[in-house]
Amino acid sequence: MQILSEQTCISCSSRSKSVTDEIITELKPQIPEWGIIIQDGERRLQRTYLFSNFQKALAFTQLVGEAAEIEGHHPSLLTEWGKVTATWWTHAIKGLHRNDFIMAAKSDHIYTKYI
Ligand SMILES: C[C@H](O)[C@H](O)[C@H]1CNC2=NC(N)=NC(=O)C2=N1
Repeated sequence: MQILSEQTCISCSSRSKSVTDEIITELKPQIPEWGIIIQDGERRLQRTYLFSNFQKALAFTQLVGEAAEIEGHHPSLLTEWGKVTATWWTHAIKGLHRNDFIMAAKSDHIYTKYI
């Protein structure tokens, strides 16, 4: 099995392919806490992470932001007291690409390892 959190994103354009339902079924077990939501008519991955205070939520936000800059793939991050809601999707295709699953897995890795 290829470990998603160890993979890197590829650059996307409007011609990039969305993940198929079959691929989603294959990848989803590696990011079990993530839901697939529909927002603005697009499929997106979303998870809320919990923390014991605002400072830890902010530190997590910063680390996920740094990972996003490294990969050139960027999330929506809503930082609140005790929680961060992360949403990943691919703007270029208005939906889900394999990159989003990779970044969701990297976000989970940051949460378990560094916070
Ligand atoms: C030019 C640059 O690579 C693109 O605009 C990138 C930046 N970050 C991105 N992030 C996300 N989530 N989706 C994109 O399509 C995207 N495109």
